[in-house]
Amino acid sequence: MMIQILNDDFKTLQQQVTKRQQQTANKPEIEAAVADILAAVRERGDAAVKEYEAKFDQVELDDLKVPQATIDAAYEACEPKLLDALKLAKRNITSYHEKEITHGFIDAEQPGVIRGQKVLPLAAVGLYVPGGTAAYPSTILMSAIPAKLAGVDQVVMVTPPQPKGINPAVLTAAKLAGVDAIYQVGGAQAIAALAYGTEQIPQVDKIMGPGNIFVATAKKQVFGQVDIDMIAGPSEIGIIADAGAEPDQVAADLLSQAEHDRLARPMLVTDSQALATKVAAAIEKRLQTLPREEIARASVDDQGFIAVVANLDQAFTLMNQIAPEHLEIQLPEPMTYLNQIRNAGSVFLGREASEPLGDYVAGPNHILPTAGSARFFSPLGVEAFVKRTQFVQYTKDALSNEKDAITTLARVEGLEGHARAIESRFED
Ligand SMILES: NC(=O)c1ccc[n+]([C@@H]2O[C@H](COP(=O)([O-])OP(=O)(O)OC[C@H]3O[C@@H](n4cnc5c(N)ncnc54)[C@H](O)[C@@H]3O)[C@@H](O)[C@H]2O)c1
Ligand SMILES: N[C@H](CO)Cc1c[nH]c[nH+]1
Ligand SMILES: [Zn+2]
Repeated sequence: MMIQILNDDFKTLQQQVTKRQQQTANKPEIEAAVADILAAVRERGDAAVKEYEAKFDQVELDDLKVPQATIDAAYEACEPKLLDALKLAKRNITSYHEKEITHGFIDAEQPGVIRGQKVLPLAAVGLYVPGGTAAYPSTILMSAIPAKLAGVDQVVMVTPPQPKGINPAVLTAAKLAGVDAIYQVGGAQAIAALAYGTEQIPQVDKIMGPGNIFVATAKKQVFGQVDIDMIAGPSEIGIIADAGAEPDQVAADLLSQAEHDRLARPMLVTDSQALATKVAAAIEKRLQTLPREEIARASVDDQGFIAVVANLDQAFTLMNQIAPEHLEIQLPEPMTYLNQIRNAGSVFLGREASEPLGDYVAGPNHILPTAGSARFFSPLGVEAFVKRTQFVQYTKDALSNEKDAITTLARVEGLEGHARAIESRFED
């Protein structure tokens, strides 16, 4: 099989895209399996967590927490080249996310009235770091750095156990980013443990981070018990390119995300039939030498597509409908198209901005909304780790000025007690 090339009229293309989106978003069998896992962990705590780890990750666990000595040893043994790369990524992620810090305000514009807002860090957050088919040290930096910049007290991390112990690069990144505790638990059982708390794993206020379909579905289901950052499931890349784009580079970028997961979605929208044909051939050629060919091929064949449209306006309309996690604009003068993009997690402008640049070192976050949720979710950032509280203080004169408005509104709502509470301040 090759990547599907869709050549239909624009309306049909739009319908096809909507249908694919719905198939990605609704998977009743996964919803049911995840609900069972959540219920078991809620009822039986660590015993259930350990059973699922034996079943899904083939690891028998006793202690779930990774000892500090193991983390320190991994850091000490880390190759200088890797440590330098992690430090470079940390610097760029920090300098980008520092700009997101907000401080609240106090407003004393009206006589006798003080109004304000405080920005407060969350007390405890849980970071999910994927680890099923690949290790993700970069993802730790992407979630722990904004957490620390926000001032979160307790930053705990969960990641699937490995038969030979957690990957040392993951432990090194966690130490570099200042993670407070690491638990070797993955999948829906990890999300359940963070949401409900178990004997060994603390309950948190909010769960952040990406993962596969089981993780993303579990986060959706525990929302309400705890907060979540977003739905950050299997990776996606959308590319808008014209006849001038380099087909081999377009293919390489599509495969960079296809190799994450069999359910990853590589998507090209172009106004050039010639480019579409060349990219499809280049994908086939590149797949043959890709170490993760099996995963990437499943993603390309089952989830991927190239849509050929009549013009670039249609290309942007279709991409805004898809709302991809990553969007590459491989067009001349790419910055001039920024205003046409409404729905995308992260935008990569121009030929040199290949998506993996953003995965590792550019600085903007790589934890991003998927499955069309970029319509309403934003990239992970400092604001996800804080909450706001507001306050007011009035003098009696200032309250007197507003008294009639308050009592009028209260009585219109039939809430006499509200009106009388205000009036009680003015009774002798
Ligand atoms: N959107 C983003 O911001 C972003 C960023 C990085 C990675 N990702 C995505 O993260 C994902 C990483 O996936 P992964 O699988 O490598 O790691 P993962 O840690 O997300 O998932 C592995 C876990 O899935 C569970 N699992 C596997 N098969 C199961 C089954 N049949 N039933 C129940 N549970 C099962 C296991 O518990 C296992 O520990 C990919 O989809 C990748 O695209 C997304
Ligand atoms: N592309 C992923 C987000 O979808 C992030 C990542 C981490 N490592 C490599 N890639
Ligand atoms: Zn990636």
